[in-house]
Amino acid sequence: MVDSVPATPVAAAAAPAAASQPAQQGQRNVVVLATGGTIAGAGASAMNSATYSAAKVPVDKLLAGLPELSKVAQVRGEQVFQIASESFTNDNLLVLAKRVSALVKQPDVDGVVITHGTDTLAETAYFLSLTVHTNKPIVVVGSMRPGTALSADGALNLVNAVSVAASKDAEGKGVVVTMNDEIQTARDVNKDVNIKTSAFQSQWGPLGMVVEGKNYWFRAPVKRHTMQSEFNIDSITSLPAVEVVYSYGNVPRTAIDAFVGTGAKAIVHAGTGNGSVADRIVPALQEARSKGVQVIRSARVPYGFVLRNAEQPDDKYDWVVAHDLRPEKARLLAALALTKTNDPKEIQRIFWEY
Ligand SMILES: NC(=O)C[C@H](N)C(=O)O
Repeated sequence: MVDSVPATPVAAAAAPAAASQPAQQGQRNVVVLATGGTIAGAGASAMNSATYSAAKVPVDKLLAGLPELSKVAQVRGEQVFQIASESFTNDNLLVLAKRVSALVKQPDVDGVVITHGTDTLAETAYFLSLTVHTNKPIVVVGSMRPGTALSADGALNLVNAVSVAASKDAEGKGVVVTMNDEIQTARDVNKDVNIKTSAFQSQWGPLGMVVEGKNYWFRAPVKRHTMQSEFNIDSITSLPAVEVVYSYGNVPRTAIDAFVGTGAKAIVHAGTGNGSVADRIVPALQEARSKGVQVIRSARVPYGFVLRNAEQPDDKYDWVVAHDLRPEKARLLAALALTKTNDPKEIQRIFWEY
């Protein structure tokens, strides 16, 4: 099954420019693309930090409520979607990435910020880092509490995002996420904690911090992204179906067979431990592979990584390992890889490099 993109979705979804703030000389231009999430959420009372409706506040209101932004950059907003991020689809990813790609080609745009729900924020950020060709900063940001809650985190997260997007020193660093004062690389960051504002973590550490409008960098990404990527959103119109099968004690083969039956082109196995596979599941994955379905072995364990030919003979079975990518990010990379090749050796090369 293939998800396809409607012809001109962004134009239809885009809102007029947000209430803009007075330009200051020499300021950089940042476009905020709003997609919804808790950062645009509203609760019934200030006590509601976890019980609220996501995706309520339009981007112009979000920006108008933050006069501090005018000190950081010349900012305008577009409403691309107004959804909670758990409901993001492949179509949403393609529409958003195409809009980002078009914006970064404009000489009057220095950086792009995407406001996003936190649940799948890391997936979208990784997808953008794999598919948008630019050196300009792209920053994805969300919040853990709605703006109506006590100690809401969205305002500072968003000011930090715009500040990083407007920074010359953020150029060439790929897509980053600014949450909780940290600057994280899209590839490595994940939502590892719920409820708390320290939700976004990376096992390899943040790239740096943003404090009072200044960036402090400590490392740079080494995996291929943006300008070095072999994938380009401008030439991608659909994503092949790649599905994730979660493993646990007593797991049956039902989900694997069902996904093969619905036409999955690859199955990401979220295995136990070091990506181990239950003996009763191995034949189902072998059968899937014999029908041309790619098998990507990842782990449900959040940290560490999956070694090739450890736990399972990947060379013999013609399987791919997901390296340190979480299953949901492996899904995206596998889908992009499949737009180029059906050779598991090539797909494995891609998993090592991105
Ligand atoms: N904090 C959040 O943004 C969670 C929300 N469910 C979302 O992802 O849209």
